[in-house]
Amino acid sequence: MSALKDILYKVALQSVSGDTAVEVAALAFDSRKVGANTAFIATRGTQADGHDYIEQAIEKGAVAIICEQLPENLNTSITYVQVKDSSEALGIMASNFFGNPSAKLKLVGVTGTNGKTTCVSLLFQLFKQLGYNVGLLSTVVNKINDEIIVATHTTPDAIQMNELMAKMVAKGCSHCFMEVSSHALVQHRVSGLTFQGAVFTNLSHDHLDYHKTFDEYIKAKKMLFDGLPSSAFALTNIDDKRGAVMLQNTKASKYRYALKTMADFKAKILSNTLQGLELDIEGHNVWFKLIGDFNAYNLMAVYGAAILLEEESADVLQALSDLNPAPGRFEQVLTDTGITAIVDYAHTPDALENVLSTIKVFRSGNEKVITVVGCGGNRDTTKRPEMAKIACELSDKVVLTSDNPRFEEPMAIIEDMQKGVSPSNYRKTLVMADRREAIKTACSMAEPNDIILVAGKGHETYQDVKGVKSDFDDRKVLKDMLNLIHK
Ligand SMILES: CC(=O)N[C@H]1[C@@H](OP(=O)(O)OP(=O)(O)OC[C@H]2O[C@@H](n3ccc(=O)[nH]c3=O)[C@H](O)[C@@H]2O)O[C@H](CO)[C@@H](O)[C@@H]1O[C@H](C)C(=O)N[C@@H](C)C(=O)N[C@H](CCC(=O)O)C(=O)O
Ligand SMILES: Nc1ncnc2c1ncn2[C@@H]1O[C@H](COP(=O)(O)OP(=O)(O)OP(=O)(O)O)[C@@H](O)[C@H]1O
Ligand SMILES: N[C@H](CCC[C@H](N)C(=O)O)C(=O)O
Ligand SMILES: [Mg+2]
Repeated sequence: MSALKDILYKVALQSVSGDTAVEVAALAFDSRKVGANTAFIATRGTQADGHDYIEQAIEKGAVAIICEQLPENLNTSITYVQVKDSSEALGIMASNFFGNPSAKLKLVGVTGTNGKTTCVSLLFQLFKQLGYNVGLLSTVVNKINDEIIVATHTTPDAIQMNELMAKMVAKGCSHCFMEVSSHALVQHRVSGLTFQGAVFTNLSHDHLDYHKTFDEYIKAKKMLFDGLPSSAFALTNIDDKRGAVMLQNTKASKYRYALKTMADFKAKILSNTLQGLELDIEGHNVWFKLIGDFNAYNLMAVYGAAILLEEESADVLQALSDLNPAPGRFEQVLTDTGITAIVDYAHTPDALENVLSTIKVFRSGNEKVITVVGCGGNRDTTKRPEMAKIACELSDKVVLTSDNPRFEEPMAIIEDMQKGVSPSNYRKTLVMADRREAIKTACSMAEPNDIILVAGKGHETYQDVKGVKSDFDDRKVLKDMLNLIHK
């Protein structure tokens, strides 16, 4: 139990009605999760307005209400606190309630369109290898050392996140590496956290359904850097067009990594094969298990962050060279069919282009590249034609299919994708809305030495149709189909 006034420390208050010494046992922003002695924070969302659930929260045991607009009739046994922005208040309150765990950790946040999961997963593995107790918050999984906690979001909500960080502190973690999504920044899920550093990977087309314009999307990412304290570091990819923007208004110490430009951390690609990458980093030749040019950027982001966290360069390079990519990121499905089969989480135009360009580099003769790809429902619609266009331009055959249709009609999504297919590329494409059938078709078209890329779902183990998630793992389906057809 904590007194409400302590939990409100640093929250900008507009008005208070009732006793702020009231003891609070839990925080909730969802009225359905309110229990006895809870402080309910009413936030405005995309589907609903928490202010409409204040009565329900009181019926379920709320003793305090934090809101932007006070209800007309106040209940005299309840404390009401009016704030300007309740999502921001929620972030700060969650930190206070759990004892500001982020300040007791070396917390590094990674943001950008692509590469977040790859970077945090490498940082987590690296620091464990260097002997630390470490926490991880990522799209694929949350972890406290070896303990696995299922991830539902790329960045959890403020309450769940601070609770997890408090557990990390209790389990002796010194570091935590987390992905910070643009949704989390705009929704203030990370307000109240104390970051030791922030890393920017890159910025390209995604989530315009939510942020509306590219400028708003850039601003969202920049919020992470604008909020850093002067004791933190801000590390950016200066080869990216938006890399410099991230550093414009930060109080933190500024650092840059690059492959092409002058930078604090600079690498050169010596070789790039299906076996891995060889880089020259500050005069050292180092071999890594990750595949594709774009991973050289991820490796430099990780290397730079580790050095800024005061690790020794030689130790970092040696440990990094042993590490594996995150699951479902350029993951090869091994069979003895002679066909190269790759599953990758490329779900943006930029990621798809990078992965297919990487695959092109590995082609030695006239082997075919067959791509299976779909676009998620209830997500950015503008990326659909672009992804289909890129798939066609960089592959010999393309099977357009479904990827988590959610509440949209699968064929309507595919029709959006087809708008990006030029008439000269029509003959390359096939439409197969059922993803299993699409993968099966790709496998039957493939001959030994050909390359199949199944893009978009990576590590995911489900297909989400109308809110129901049924088992589906690209890696498993691809392996089964290859073995079935080419036995
Ligand atoms: C669009 C979006 O981001 N929505 C997130 C947001 O929900 P919301 O505020 O819009 O919720 P809402 O349904 O409109 O409800 C408004 C408020 O009323 C409350 N309410 C509602 C109903 C009720 O009966 N009682 C009640 O109190 C809700 O608890 C909420 O506080 O805040 C919730 C709590 O943090 C999130 O779970 C939810 O994620 C949804 C499920 C989601 O799909 N989010 C995705 C898009 C997302 O966040 N993705 C990013 C990664 C993106 C990337 O790849 O970069 C992520 O970080 O995972
Ligand atoms: N640095 C990079 N630049 C461009 N593309 C990349 C980069 N790193 C990874 N990718 C591509 O993007 C895909 C997603 O990578 P990753 O999961 O690391 O990104 P993410 O930022 O965590 O994505 P999400 O927003 O879904 O959480 C990979 O499967 C790969 O195709
Ligand atoms: N974090 C991204 C993941 C997209 C993955 C893709 N498989 C899809 O479901 O659209 C999102 O929520 O938009
Ligand atoms: Mg991720």
